[in-house]
Amino acid sequence: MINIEQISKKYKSAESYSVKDLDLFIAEKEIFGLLGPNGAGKTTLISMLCSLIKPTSGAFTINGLNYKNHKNQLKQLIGIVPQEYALYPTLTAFENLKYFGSMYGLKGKSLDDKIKDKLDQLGLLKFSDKKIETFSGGMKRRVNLIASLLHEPRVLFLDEPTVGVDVQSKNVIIDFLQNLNQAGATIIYTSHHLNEAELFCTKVAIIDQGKLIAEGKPKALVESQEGAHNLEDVFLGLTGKGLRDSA
Ligand SMILES: Nc1ncnc2c1ncn2[C@@H]1O[C@H](COP(=O)(O)OP(=O)(O)OP(=O)(O)O)[C@@H](O)[C@H]1O
Repeated sequence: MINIEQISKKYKSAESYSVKDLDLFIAEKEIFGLLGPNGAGKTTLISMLCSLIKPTSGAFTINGLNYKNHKNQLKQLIGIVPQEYALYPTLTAFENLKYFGSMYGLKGKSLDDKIKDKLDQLGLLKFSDKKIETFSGGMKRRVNLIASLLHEPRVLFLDEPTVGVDVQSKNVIIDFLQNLNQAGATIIYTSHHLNEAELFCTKVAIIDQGKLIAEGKPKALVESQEGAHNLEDVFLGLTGKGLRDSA
C-alpha cells in the first residue's frame, strides 16, 4: 500500500539530514506505529508522506500513486491529523467540521449526518454547538481527528494523536481508530507512548537520527531482543538512554 524507497530530507536551514535513505513498506489495513526519540525524524517522514513537504531525494507511492503526478487522487485517499490543532477557536465544533467537510466537496444533510455520527462516536455530540475555544485539549484532539476523516480516507496519518490528553480521551481515540481500522482503514501514527504502541499497533518501525533501525510486529521485536520484556526495553536497547536535545 505505501512503498517508500530511499527517501531523504534535508531542510534548507539544517546542517544534516532529518531523514536519510529510508526504505519502508506499509501494508494495507495495518496499524503502523512510527516510533523514535525526540528529533528522530518521525514528523518529517509523515509530513513527506502527506505531501506537506517535499523529499530532498527518494520516492514513495501510496496505493501506486505518487505525489508528483496524482496530487488530487492522493488528497482524497489520505487523511491527515496534524500535531497542532487546525481548528477555528471562535467557531463551534459543528461549524468547524462543516468547513472541513466542504473542503472535500461534502455538503448538505449527508455531511451534517456524518458530522453528528462522528461527534457521537467520540463522545462530543452534546458539545457540537459550543465554541472550540471552550474545549479541553482532549476534546480539541477529538474534533481535530473528525476533521481529517469526513471524506472517509483509506489511509489515515496521525502525528501524536494522544499527546497531552487524559486516559479517558486517549481510550476513546484509540477505540475509535481501532474501529476505523476494522472497517478497512490503514492507520499510520507517530507516538512516544510505547506501551500504547505495543498494544495498539500491528507493526512498528523504530527510527533514530533519520534512519530506520528496526521494524516488525511489536511482539516479535520484543522476543528478538535478549532480556527485553516490552517495547520500551527494545526501544532503549536500540536508541540508547542519552538525551536527544538539539537546537
Ligand atoms: N522546518 C525545519 N527546519 C530545519 N530543521 C528541522 C525542521 N523541522 C524539523 N527539523 C529538524 O529535523 C530533525 C527531525 O525532526 P522531526 O520533527 O521530524 O522529529 P520527530 O521525530 O518528529 O521529533 P519529536 O518526537 O520531538 O516530535 C530534528 O533535528 C529537527 O530539529
